[in-house]
Amino acid sequence: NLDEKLSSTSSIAIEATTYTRLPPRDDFLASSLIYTYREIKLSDSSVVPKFEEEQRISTGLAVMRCFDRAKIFVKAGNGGNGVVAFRREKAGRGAHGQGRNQHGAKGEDVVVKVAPGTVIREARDDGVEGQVLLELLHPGQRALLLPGGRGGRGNVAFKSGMNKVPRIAENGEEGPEMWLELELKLVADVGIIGAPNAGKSTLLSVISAARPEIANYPFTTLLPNLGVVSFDYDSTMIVADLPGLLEGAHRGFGLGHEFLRHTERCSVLVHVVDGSSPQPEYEFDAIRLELELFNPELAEKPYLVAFNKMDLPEASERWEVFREHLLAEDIQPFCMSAISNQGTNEVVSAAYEFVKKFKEAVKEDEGCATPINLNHVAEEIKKKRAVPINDFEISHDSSSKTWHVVGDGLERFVQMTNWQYVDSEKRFQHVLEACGVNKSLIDRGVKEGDSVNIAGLVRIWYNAPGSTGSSGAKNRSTNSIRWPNWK
Ligand SMILES: Nc1nc2c(ncn2[C@@H]2O[C@H](COP(=O)(O)OP(=O)(O)OP(=O)(O)O)[C@@H](O)[C@H]2O)c(=O)[nH]1
Ligand SMILES: [Mg+2]
Repeated sequence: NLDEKLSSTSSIAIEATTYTRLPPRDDFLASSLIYTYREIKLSDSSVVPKFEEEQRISTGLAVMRCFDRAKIFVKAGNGGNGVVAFRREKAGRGAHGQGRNQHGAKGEDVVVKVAPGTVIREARDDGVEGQVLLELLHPGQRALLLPGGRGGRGNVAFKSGMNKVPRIAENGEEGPEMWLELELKLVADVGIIGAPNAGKSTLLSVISAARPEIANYPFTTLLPNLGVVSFDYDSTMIVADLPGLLEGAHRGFGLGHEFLRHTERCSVLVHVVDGSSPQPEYEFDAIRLELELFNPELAEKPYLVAFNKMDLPEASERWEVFREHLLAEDIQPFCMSAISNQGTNEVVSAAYEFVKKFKEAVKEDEGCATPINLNHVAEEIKKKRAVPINDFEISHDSSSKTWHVVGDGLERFVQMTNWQYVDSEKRFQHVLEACGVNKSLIDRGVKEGDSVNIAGLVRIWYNAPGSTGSSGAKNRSTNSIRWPNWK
């Protein structure tokens, strides 16, 4: 076919992958998930990762590097350019698409793989956190983000009764591009929180097969550890043991933000209190306050309190006072000795009851809620592309005597106009006339010699010969050929 219609090139999609490198129902380390961003496929130049947010957590003993945030640049392919081609001429091929697909045929989607639990935001230059575009929570979820540009039409598309051999073809549409910020938030049912050294990792180690590092100093846990607690074969819950929390954590003190960020996704919190600390009830209150200051939603999550280290005499002596203090706040605390695995079953079962309730509530919600649309970003872009060309706005800047004509449809038209073909200028003039730009300018009082900026393209306004310039309507009725010219 002579009509060299080149269809769009590569689109960008984002997909949550399964935890393939990890045993499916066994315990695994969160750090294996955290490293996922290292594996962003770099095979395509349309995705440029920038690990700007690399954190270095210094323990004094070692420096750990982990990536659970990454900034990437994504660009969808441009549409291929259309060409002028004639029967029996050898120049029959379309110009090459500019994307990775040489002949402008539909390109394969570029898929950026991320770990489930990833939040995708638009990256901003001003340091302000961008708007959340997507949250991919479940393996296999896939979102089309940036649709590739449409191919430019070839000359055959412009044939008319008046002009059977048009010398015109369009540029391919430019593919959209943007900077994205990816952030991995853990997805666990239960988060174990509490002050440093309270016994959080010890609790995880006795209720699951996870073997987190346990030691008698604060901040032993730097990255969240995950463990799976199994009751029956199909009733399990994922428990995350999180780094210790200090007063001031909401301002980033200690490992504050790291800690708190990960708790946002847990449906239930288990608050472990070090019973051997001098005043356990104050420690408890201080940490509750931190949660609230960081994010009031965290403080509203269902939680239970486990007073730990009951095997130590100083702890068991303080238990009654602690219990009274909490009962006064209407909280029924548990007591346990994580190290000797006593009282831990009660804590775990109570947590599981909360998790079950939460899951049932979610199921009910999902039943009536409309399914989440993951392709809304791409749809928004497509909607913008469909804006008709006569949907524009005109403003006048009197200091520079410039008229600004803006509209998504016009912008796209200007971008896709290929000025190397002789008939392109004629069509440009014709379209401005047909979509009402000329008339609107005349109505608004455009004068000969004024600059007109049409979607980024600047031209000078000339009145049609014989017209006064201001009474455009009169001019139109006399002779439509002698229409205002652009130079
Ligand atoms: N006596 C006693 N010691 C405990 C108990 N639970 C934990 N410990 C000890 O308390 C210390 C801290 O325990 P971890 O489990 O590492 O505490 P953590 O809350 O995870 O600490 P960070 O990761 O540093 O925040 C270790 O020396 C544990 O052996 C308990 O029930 N009784
Ligand atoms: Mg720990």
